[in-house]
Parts: sequence; C-alpha cells; structure tokens
Amino acid sequence: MTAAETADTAAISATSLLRFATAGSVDDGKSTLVGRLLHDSKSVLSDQLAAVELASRNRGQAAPDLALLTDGLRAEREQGITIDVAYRYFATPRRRFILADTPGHVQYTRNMVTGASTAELAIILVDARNGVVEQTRRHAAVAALLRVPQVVLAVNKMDLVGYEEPVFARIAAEFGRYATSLGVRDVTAIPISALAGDNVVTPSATMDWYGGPTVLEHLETVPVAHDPSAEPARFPVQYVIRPQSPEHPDFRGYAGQLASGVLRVGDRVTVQPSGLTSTVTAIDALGQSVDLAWAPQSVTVSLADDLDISRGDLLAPADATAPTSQDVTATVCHLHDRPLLPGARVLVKHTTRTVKAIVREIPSRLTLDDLSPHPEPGRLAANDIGRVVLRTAEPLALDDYAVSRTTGSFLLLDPADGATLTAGMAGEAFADAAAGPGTDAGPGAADDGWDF
Ligand SMILES: Nc1nc2c(ncn2[C@@H]2O[C@H](COP(=O)(O)OP(=O)(O)OP(=O)(O)O)[C@@H](O)[C@H]2O)c(=O)[nH]1
Repeated sequence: MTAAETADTAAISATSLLRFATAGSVDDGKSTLVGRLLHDSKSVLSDQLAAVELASRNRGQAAPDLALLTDGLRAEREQGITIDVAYRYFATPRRRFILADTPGHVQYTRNMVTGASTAELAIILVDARNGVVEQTRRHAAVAALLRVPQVVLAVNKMDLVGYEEPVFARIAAEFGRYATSLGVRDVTAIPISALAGDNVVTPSATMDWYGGPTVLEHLETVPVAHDPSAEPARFPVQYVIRPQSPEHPDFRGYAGQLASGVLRVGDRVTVQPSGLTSTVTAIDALGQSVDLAWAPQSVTVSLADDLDISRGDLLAPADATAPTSQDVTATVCHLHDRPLLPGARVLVKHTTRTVKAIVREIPSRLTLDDLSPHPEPGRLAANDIGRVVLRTAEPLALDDYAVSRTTGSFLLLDPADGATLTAGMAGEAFADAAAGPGTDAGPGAADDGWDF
C-alpha cells in the first residue's frame, strides 16, 4: 500500500464512526428518542428489552416505555454528581456510533459542553407543541460555540399536533434562521414522534409530506469531515522513552497520540514552545515501524537530533507551527459552582501540558438567549459562557479552536485541589457576539511563583 492509499484508508475508516450528542429541555423526549433509536436499530440486547417490557407492564403500560432503556444510567447519575454525561456505543451495518447522552434538567450548558465537545453532530430536540424555546436557543448557541459541524433539529411529538406540516415548517424555519445567525452551516430538521416511532428509524406513513431522511438514516449517511491530511500535524509528547538497553544504547522516542493531521518519516518538525527543529527519522505504531501516522493514532516518534524534549512539548511541522504565546484570549464555559473572577490563579491544562496562569480579565459574558453581552460581565458563574484573557507562566503552543478542536481547547483547573473549573476554546467565538465592555484586571500577582 502506498502512503497516499494508507492515508485514504485512514480517512475511510474514520468516517465509519460518528460521535454525536443529544440536547433538549426537560420532557422533550430525549430518552424516548434514544431508546427508540437503540430499539428500532436492533442495538438492544433481548434481555434488556425483556426487562423494559416487564417494568412497563408492572406500571400498567401496554407498550414498552423505551425511555426506560436509558434509565439505568440515569439512576446512577442521580445518585452522584460525578456522572454528568453517559456515553453509549451502538452500531448498524453502515456505521458505529458514540452517543454522549447529556441530562437536560440541571446544569444543561455544562453538560452539553462536556458531551458535545468531541461530537461531530448534535441532535437538538424540541416539543412540536412548544416550538423553539429559550433552551433550544441556548443549545444551538453551545453547538455553534463548540463548532459542532452538523446540527439536527428533531421536532418531536408530532403526533400531538396532528402530524401537521405547517407546524413543523414554522419551527424548522425559525430554528434555521437563528442557527444561521450563529454561523451554524448545516442544519437538518426532521419531524418525528419518538413515542410512535415516526421517522426515527422507520419512515413515517402518517407524515408522507416529509421527503427527507429518518434520524437514523441521516446519522448513517451524514458526511463526517475526517480527512486527517487536511489539518496540520500536532503531536503532543506524552512520554519520553529512553530504554537505555544494551541493544539500543542511544534510543530515544517520544510517545503520544497524534491530536491532528498526518506525520511522516522525513518531516521537518519544530518542537514547541522551544522552537528547536529536527527531522522525523522513525515512527512506531503498535510495535511496527511505519512511514506515516495520522490522528488519532498513538505512536512513538524518533528524531534525528538529540534535543531537550519533555512531556507537554508539541511537535508540529516546521512550516505550520501553532501560535505560541503567554497571552491567551478564549471563549470559555464555566463549569464549577465556584465563580471565576479576574485575578484568579489557575492551572491551564492543554493537551499533555499543564502550566500556571492568572485570569487577567473577563471582558464579556454572553446572554445565550440572543448572544448579546450580559449587563454584568467581569465574573462567570456555573454554566456561564464568556471571554477570558489569561497570562500563562510559560508560553503555550495553542491553536485557534476554529483550526483544531483538540489543540485549540483547554481546561482551567484549581491549583488548590485540581478541580476542573472551566472549559476553554482559544480564539474568536462568534463573529461579533463576544465583544463587550472591558473590566479591570484583577489584583496584582504576588511574588510567590505567580508573577509572570
Ligand atoms: N405523545 C408523545 N409523547 C412523547 C413523545 N416522545 C416522548 N414522549 C413522552 O414525553 C415524556 C418525556 O419523555 P422523555 O423521553 O422521558 O423525555 P426526556 O427529554 O428524556 O426527559 P428528561 O431527560 O427528564 O429531560 C414521556 O412521558 C414520554 O412518553 C412523542 O413523540 N409523542
């Protein structure tokens, strides 16, 4: 196989996997939709189905309540606050799926950010009786912020509005206008009844006016832009391997997972942030020497020169390096109940690197209903989305999130206890929405290692 063929194979095999997330307000029918998808696509084990049928009968329901299929995990979540997002795996003959199932009720923004951050598609549910509501707009805004490439609007409970086309058309048009204003390019609206099974897996006989795909058909066929060669290579070093065995006295390799792009033997690379350069002499994948590797493979890379490289350094093509700076401006979603304030001392966890930083400014906070600036910027509470300006202790090689969702994102941690405070996306958020009045920088840094 030639190198180009290998890369093609990589792109093809990657397209057979779709990561998607669901979002909806309370009672819009998320659990029923997921249960219906699993049931009708025959992804449910017969003993699971028997248990659901029994539980439904015990509750006096004639038909199995498919929402119960997702209830096992829900019970788990309700016992503790740690499981916010449950991942489900299922497959059809055409594609494998990873579904991030996020609870809709409390902490919706935070859960959706966690669930959708790696998703290639988000299904946003609305109740056909209510149409687009405040939470729908928030979900669309989060999907836009996270640059989820595809959005599906599932207009559910069509059975309760007489399966009428004008109801669907009105909701789809309103959502389409809003999503477009956020910069979401790909919206597919599908009228469904998760309860009755219309247009989830099986085309609806009642809504014969709808000529589009069912939810599953869309999930199976939606193009997933996974061409690793279209992105610059990014290789965050996880471990330096130096076996110092008698057979390989000089061996030194750098192990890690390719965050994006394709890396080839012979590539000229720059070590970031130091700026040293060298050439890739060998790539080892699963114990085999290969000519090239692509994201998200885990590999060990050897270089021609003996450079000072450690965990957290980034290898990038010498002609396509990541921007390196100690001053970071980013859009963030604050996740923790402790508010984020200017002057806060934090740790920035970016790929395999963790550095100290100070929150210099919180210049804006977005009102997610219409993306206007919040009247009180300067602090972020849990679930808030806003902009922050950070000063890091050491330079970070941080891409714009629009260029790479992996090397353009980071987490802020509390240095006192390691708690995850905030999820960040470097660079611009929406076209204009992030601009707001400035706030003063926080208290000056003391001379105890946080002065940078
Ligand atoms: N008539 C009708 N009822 C539905 C439909 N889909 C869901 N429901 C009902 O709506 C209620 C809520 O459904 P769930 O699937 O539990 O909703 P959810 O969005 O998962 O709710 P939370 O996760 O608690 O936010 C249940 O009583 C369902 O039976 C539908 O297409 N038509």
